[in-house]
Amino acid sequence: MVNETVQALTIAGTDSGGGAGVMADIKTMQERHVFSAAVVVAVTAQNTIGVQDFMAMPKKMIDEQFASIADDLKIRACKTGMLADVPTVEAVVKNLKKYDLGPLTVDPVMIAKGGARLLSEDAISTVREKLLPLADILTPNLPEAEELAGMKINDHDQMIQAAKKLQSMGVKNVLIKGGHQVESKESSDFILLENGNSFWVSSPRVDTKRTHGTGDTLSSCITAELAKGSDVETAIRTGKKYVQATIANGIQVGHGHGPLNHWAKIDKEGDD
Ligand SMILES: Nc1ncnc2c1ncn2[C@@H]1O[C@H](COP(=O)(O)OP(=O)(O)O)[C@@H](O)[C@H]1O
Ligand SMILES: Cc1ncc(COP(=O)(O)O)c(N)n1
Repeated sequence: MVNETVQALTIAGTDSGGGAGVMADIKTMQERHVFSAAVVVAVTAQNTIGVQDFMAMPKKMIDEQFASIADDLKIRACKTGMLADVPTVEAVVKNLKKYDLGPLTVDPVMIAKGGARLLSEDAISTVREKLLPLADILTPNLPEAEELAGMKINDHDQMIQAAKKLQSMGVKNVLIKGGHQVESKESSDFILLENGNSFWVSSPRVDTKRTHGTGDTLSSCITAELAKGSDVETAIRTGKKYVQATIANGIQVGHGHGPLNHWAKIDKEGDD
């Protein structure tokens, strides 16, 4: 019997502009040499300027996509991205409980870089109460961490406090992304692991507005590495290196928050 190719799954919304959501996830996993499947839970009409419209998928179609994948593929790790509204979050939670899809990374996407709401306000408590307990890794950006932890985050100490609070809500590993701390010269993310260890991953802040899909790219790289069998810390360090390379080696697409260069290369995985 030949060795099965490593397979991972993204559960998210599409981006017609190609920069974020399912499109960023598939490009990232492909670059990391992991085969990617996708459960599309919402479709957006979107470009680098903003989100013009979106539609959540009928729940029956969400169930059917999960069933098709589970019937045939062997998914080693999965992630969630945009989840739109309460019924969609509930449908995803139901299917995550039904099937074994490996470790789950939850990127709790709420508001796009352009300002559009991608998760309805009333769905935040559903994510907190029903999805977070299933997560092996949670990767909020600063506004998302504030919302989920119910506290303001103005500095590094408060990032640490928020991570502890989120872990106390049942998440095993928490990664709070510092990309929104624009006044800082470094873009630093804080990680609190299940075993209580913690560390920062930092990289020089690239002075660019071409950062559409950074969060999706980081979380899907982490998911791809977990699918290959990496431990959580190595997967996160590789994810940070990869997202930095995709931002620093920019491409020119669109007129707003441009997409990343997913074919940018990193020399080495994990830590230096
Ligand atoms: N201008 C930038 N330069 C370097 N790294 C960045 C920059 N903006 C974001 N990052 C990094 O990209 C990743 C995603 O962060 P963030 O932009 O906060 O997430 P999101 O896309 O969910 O809002 C993090 O590792 C963050 O440190
Ligand atoms: C379908 C979809 N999923 C996620 C994002 C978040 O990406 P960003 O915060 O970079 O706009 C997005 N804009 N669209």
